This record gives sequence, C-alpha cells and structure tokens, in this order.
Amino acid sequence: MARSRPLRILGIEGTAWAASAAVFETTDPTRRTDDERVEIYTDAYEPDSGGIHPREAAEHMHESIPEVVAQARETAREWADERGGDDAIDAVAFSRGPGLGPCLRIVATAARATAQRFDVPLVGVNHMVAHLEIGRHRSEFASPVCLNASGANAHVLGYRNGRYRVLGETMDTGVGNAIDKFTRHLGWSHPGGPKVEARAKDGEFLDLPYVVKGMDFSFSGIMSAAKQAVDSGEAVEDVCFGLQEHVFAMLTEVSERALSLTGSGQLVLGGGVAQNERLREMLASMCEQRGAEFYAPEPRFLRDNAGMIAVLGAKMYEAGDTIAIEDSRIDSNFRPDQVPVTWREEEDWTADGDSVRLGTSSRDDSVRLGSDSRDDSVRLGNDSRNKSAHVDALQGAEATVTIEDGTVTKRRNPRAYRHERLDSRLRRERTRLEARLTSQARRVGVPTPILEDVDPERGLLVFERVGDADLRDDPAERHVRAVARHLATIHDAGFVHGDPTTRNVRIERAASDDRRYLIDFGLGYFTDDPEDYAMDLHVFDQSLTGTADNSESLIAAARGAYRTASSAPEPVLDSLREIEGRGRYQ
Ligand SMILES: C[C@@H](O)[C@H](NC(=O)OP(=O)(O)OC[C@H]1O[C@@H](n2cnc3c(N)ncnc32)[C@H](O)[C@@H]1O)C(=O)O
Ligand SMILES: Nc1ncnc2c1ncn2[C@@H]1O[C@H](COP(=O)(O)OP(=O)(O)OP(=O)(O)O)[C@@H](O)[C@H]1O
Ligand SMILES: [Fe+2]
Repeated sequence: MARSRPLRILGIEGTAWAASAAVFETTDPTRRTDDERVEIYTDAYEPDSGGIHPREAAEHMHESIPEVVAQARETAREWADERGGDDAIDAVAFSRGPGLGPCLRIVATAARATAQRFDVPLVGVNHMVAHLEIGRHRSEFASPVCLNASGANAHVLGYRNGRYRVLGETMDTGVGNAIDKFTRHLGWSHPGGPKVEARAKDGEFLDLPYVVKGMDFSFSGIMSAAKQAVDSGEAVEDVCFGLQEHVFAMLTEVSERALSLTGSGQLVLGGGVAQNERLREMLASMCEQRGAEFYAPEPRFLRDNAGMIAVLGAKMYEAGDTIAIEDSRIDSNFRPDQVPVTWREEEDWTADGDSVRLGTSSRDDSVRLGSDSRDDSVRLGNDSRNKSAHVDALQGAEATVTIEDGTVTKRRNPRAYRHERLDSRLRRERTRLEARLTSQARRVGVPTPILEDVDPERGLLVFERVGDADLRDDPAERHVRAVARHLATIHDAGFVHGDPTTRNVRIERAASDDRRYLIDFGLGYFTDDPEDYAMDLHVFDQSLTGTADNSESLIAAARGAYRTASSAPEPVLDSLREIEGRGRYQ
C-alpha cells in the first residue's frame, strides 16, 4: 500500500565478512517503486592469510559496524531533511543469522542500541531469506524459485503455505567456501571465487566428479579431485575451468529440477557466488531453454550487504513483524525454512484450483501434440494443446517423455548450459544406469516398467507404459508406505534410486491394482553405504513436503514401513537423523 510519507529503514549486516549498513527509503515496501532508493556502506574484512577467522572477523565488526551505521544514519537524516524534516528512520533491521556467532552478537548489539536511540522497532531478518527476497523484490516476480549461491550456503528455495521450503541444498559446505578451500590449497588469498573465475578464462575442460542427489548436491568429492589434479600437474587454469563447469552445472541442474517440481516459471538468484558470470550465463541459458524467466540482482545486492536486510526489513515492518529487544537473540544456525513468512500474500506452487501461477514452463502440461509433430525441438507449452492428437508429451526435469499407446519413449535432450563434454557424459551415463537399475529393481521384486530399447549415445530409452497417475497426484498413505518398502528392497539389494520423488513413482488409481512402480533410475548407483540409503529417504521426504499438505504424517508412515521392510534399518535411520539435523553453517 502506498504511504503518505516515505518509510525509511536502517539495515545492519555482519554475518561473516561484510560490516555493512544501509538505508532504504520507499513509499510502498510491498513492491518495487520508481522512487525507492537504497544506499549501502560496507567495510570488508580481508584476512591476511587463510580463510575467515571468526575472532578476527568479530574484531573487524567491532571496529567497523559503528562507522558504517553512522554513515547510513547520516544519509537517512539527509533524506528526511529533503522531505521537510521527517523522522529519520522508522525501524532498524538486522541480520539475526545464520552466520558466525561472535559477529552476529556485535551486529545485534548495535541494532538494539540504534533502535533504542531512535525509539523505533527492531526487525530480525534471516540473512538467507534476505538474499532471496532482494531478487524477488527487484524482479517483481510473483512466486519464483530461488537459488542462493553464497559463501557458507547453497540451496534452492520455493514458497509454500507460509514458508520458504528448502527444496535442495548442499550436503557438505557452501559453494563459495568450497571454492575458497580449493584456492587456499593453491596458496591464493581470500576470497578465491573471483580468482577462479579469472583464471578459468584461459582454461580448457577437465573431467571432475559431478554429484547431484535428487535436488541435493555435494562438493567434497569434486574439491578433493580438483586439488589432486593440481598436485599431479594439471594446468591450474584447466582445473579452474573444469571446476566452474561442474559446480555451476550442478547448481543449474537442481534449479531446473526445482522449476520442474514446483511448476514455477521464474527463477531468481542470490548470494556472493552469484556475482560469477559463468553461473549467471548457465542459469539464463537453462531458463531460456525451458521458457522460464530469470533474474539476478546487480552485484551490490548479491554479495553480503545491508541493503537486502533493509529491503526485507521494510516488508516485515509493514506486516507488523517486529521483535521486542528481549526476544532478539541471534541464531547462528537460523535456517530459511524456520521463518514464518508474514509479508507475502501471493499464491504458492500448490496446483490445487487456480492458485498456482504457471509460467511458460511445464508443471502439469501433459501436452497433446499432433503425431507428426514429434520433433524433439518442439517447445512444450500450454499453447500447443491440440485436441485432435494422440501422442502425449511430457517435459520432465531432464528429459522429454512421449507416450504413445502402451509405449513410453524417454529422451535426455542436450542441455545448452552444460559444457558439451560434461553434457554428453552425463546423458550417456544416466541412460545406461537407468536401463540397468530399472531391470535390476524388477529382478529383486520392485515393480518397474519393462525396458524395450536403449541407446545411450542418443540418450534414448523405450519403456512399457505403467500406472495411470504419478504419486504426486494422489499421495495417499498406502502408496507412500509401499514406496518406502520398495526403497528398502532395493537398498537390501545394494543400490539406490537416487531421485525417489513423488513424480518418479507411478500408481494405479484403479482400486483393483495396488502396484506402485518406481521409474527414472537415472541418478541411481550401487553402494553399500547406509548414508546413501538415508539420502534416498531424505529425498523422498523432501518431495513429500513439497507435494502434500499432510507431509508429516506421510513421512512418519514411510519411516515405519521402511523400518519393517528393511533388513538393517537402524544405521540408515540413524544416518537420516544426522542428515536432517545437519547445521549448515560450516
Ligand atoms: C551467512 C553469510 O555470512 C554467508 N555470506 C557469505 O558467504 O558471503 P557472500 O558475500 O554471500 O559470498 C561470499 C562468497 O562469494 C564468493 N565469490 C565472490 N565473487 C565470486 C565470483 N566472481 N565467482 C565465484 N565466487 C565468488 C567468494 O569466494 C565467497 O566464498 C552466506 O550467505 O552464506
Ligand atoms: N514407464 C512410464 N509409464 C508411464 N508414465 C511414465 C513412464 N515413464 C515416465 N512417465 C511419465 O513421464 C514423467 C517424466 O518421466 P521421468 O521422470 O522418467 O523423466 P525426467 O525428465 O527425469 O523427469 P523428472 O526428473 O521430473 O522426474 C513421469 O513423471 C511420468 O509421469
Ligand atoms: Fe550471504
């Protein structure tokens, strides 16, 4: 709602390296207005050697926060005077977490003191949600998926039922920290990300590990391999190039999966690593290929900065979401999905009724194409519906699936964002594995479609058609239990599915047939590590959270069924608890 006089919010940020304060002035905090302005003052901590030392970083905050806050206050005062002597600020917003505890405490103390001095409310902002909201605010996208690519974090978020849900995230370190560790190995100064970007410009492709599990991903294997490659004499620029191609393709792939799962046609980017041009180029290319919109804010809003804290602070303030000083303690592990989202009214991605806002991309478009238009280059969108045809085409997260009579043809199309060598390797490997594991699962008694043909070079598979709906369309408890039993069976047989989401299970709605088929084994592999089995369960849980309203009881049911069906459930369930409890700030 437009206000009669502008709102002015002072933001303070200091979770790790950026001692930053900002002032944001707006006549309507709920949207981007032409007359809004943001001024950011940042003093960066630059370690002499090694990475960020928490104690040194805290000393830096101690010295620099008062200065940057004074600068922002000064600007607020000037702006207020321009408007004829308004109150300078209406509220103070600060980063409550996640971040380094000693730094957060200094920021919180400064924020409380400033709020008291001006006698205005305090707003406690989640730093990761701020990285997301600045992109949503600047782009004015209604319900985007967000990729946060920052130093200590890496995750994909989507909004549902009043919360941001973590659709996928790193299983070990944040993406920037992973790159910085690699550059420390080379003896380069912090931060390493921009240096890798610069050196990669002269490099050539090098094969490295690529690890995506559902929508989660891991950097530890690729980073050790990159260090080893340098140690064994590979050219540093080639390793930098290879590293970027793999790491950013992983982030782009999971973003694409999240767009596919949620049906959102909009992606926003946030975080310090988002300043990397190659990452932005890949995401833009992926979005273009699937007809989605992409937005990345300008660099001053990507790296840690108090501007994003002030902008989200204004939205929260407008929604009455302020906190009393006594409740304003910091939280160094503050996760984005812990935040009740008070400032949004837009629809989420739930497909029920008309509430979902579909972009041009594909959530439910079981598109009917003319039988002669089975050209793979065809863009599948809602407009191409053609009632007279008899071939169904589905655009999945990574493949195009055409269904004709009783046969399903799945084709992994090239992805323009990925380096050609990585792209053909992944398509070939996944097609081969999908063929092998689909048949293997059948042999151990788990229903899967019969494989009729496979051509790994072309990324092509032909299957029997199974089921009459995806589990997502009817996530009933009895189906969910059956899936958990199937997962226990394949784990007992020594392999994982790799991506057991509610879209990768086919069910029979007909009451007489209670079979549930597992499909899409392309991310599966052989393993005897309980943690890998636990990841399968975790991916399934996450997709239930993303699809069903009663997800908690479904997850409990799945857990119970797995425990009964598995021959050795304990180590798996222990590992699952460990995965769920992981603090991400490392
Ligand atoms: C919790 C908070 O403290 C933390 N903030 C943080 O990590 O700072 P941020 O500004 O979002 O990101 C810094 C990271 O961003 C990387 N970076 C900066 N420029 C880069 C570039 N051109 N290419 C790749 N990485 C880059 C740096 O190497 C560093 O690891 C976070 O958001 O996770
Ligand atoms: N054998 C089959 N029988 C019936 N339907 C199928 C079959 N295989 C795939 N489908 C349908 O096609 C959709 C996409 O297939 P699949 O999951 O294999 O491709 P994908 O591109 O990897 O998709 P995603 O990554 O979204 O799971 C499935 O959700 C399902 O609805
Ligand atoms: Fe950050």
